[in-house]
Amino acid sequence: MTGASLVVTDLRVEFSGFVAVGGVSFDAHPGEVRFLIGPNGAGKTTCIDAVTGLTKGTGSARLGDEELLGKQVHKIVRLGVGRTFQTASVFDELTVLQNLDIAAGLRRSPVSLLRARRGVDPSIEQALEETGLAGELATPAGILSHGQKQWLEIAMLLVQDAKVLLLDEPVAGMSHDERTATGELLQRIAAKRIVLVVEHDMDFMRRFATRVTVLHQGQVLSQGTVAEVQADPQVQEVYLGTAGAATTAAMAVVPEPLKPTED
Ligand SMILES: Nc1ncnc2c1ncn2[C@@H]1O[C@H](COP(=O)(O)OP(=O)(O)OP(=O)(O)O)[C@@H](O)[C@H]1O
Repeated sequence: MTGASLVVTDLRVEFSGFVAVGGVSFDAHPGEVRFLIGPNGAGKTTCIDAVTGLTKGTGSARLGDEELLGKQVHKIVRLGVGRTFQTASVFDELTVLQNLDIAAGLRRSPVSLLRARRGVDPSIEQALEETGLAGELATPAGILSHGQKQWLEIAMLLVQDAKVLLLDEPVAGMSHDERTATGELLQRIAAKRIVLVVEHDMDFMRRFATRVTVLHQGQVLSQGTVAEVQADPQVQEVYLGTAGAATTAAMAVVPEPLKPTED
């Protein structure tokens, strides 16, 4: 395992006296696909909002030696922490390549954007390859499929050389094939980076998670491997009580062995 880890300790976030996150601790290391799951309102998005500086939190969120809490959003981005949102935030009218250029900070004048290009920046080429978007270079982002838009967002984080990718419900609304492709993509990029996925999709979690933290009402209910959290009676109780039989059935399926990631 190489690179710094993300270590969140006793994270607490309040909104006007309402405790949304009440002392949550978890860590995430390069080389694993880390999941944060839990019912609606459990505090998952608030945790990543606090880590990325969008919401104020107390406690600690360290990336290696750097404390993230209390830093401004752009400084956290500069430290290599990137995130996606539940709704893809790409520029629909620009091509895939133009979106990636902007993400890479290679802003060009409107004239040079219109000029024929000599070549593609190597970091962009690599991100296109990794995300399977190499054939979509000139496609306007607005006409990409839902899955491809999410992959473009991930590619934008890769060209920024993000060390930490915090992904909020990356497979929501995707087809089965797109979910599988996304899981495989996450396994590939996690080989050298920290990947933390907030998800509702239990089948996706079961197939691709290395370790899981289950949140409930702003607290850690359980953490461990997929098999360990599935076997936890507290997790079963929360999902029985709040998420219905479909989720419970998905949680109960024995996990498939993980494919080894390539380095
Ligand atoms: N800006 C805010 N002001 C007040 N309350 C908020 C704010 N943001 C979140 N909350 C509340 O904090 C709690 C946790 O919300 P959060 O969005 O983190 O949950 P979640 O686990 O991500 O849920 P979901 O899966 O539905 O996205 C919820 O009760 C939510 O209503």
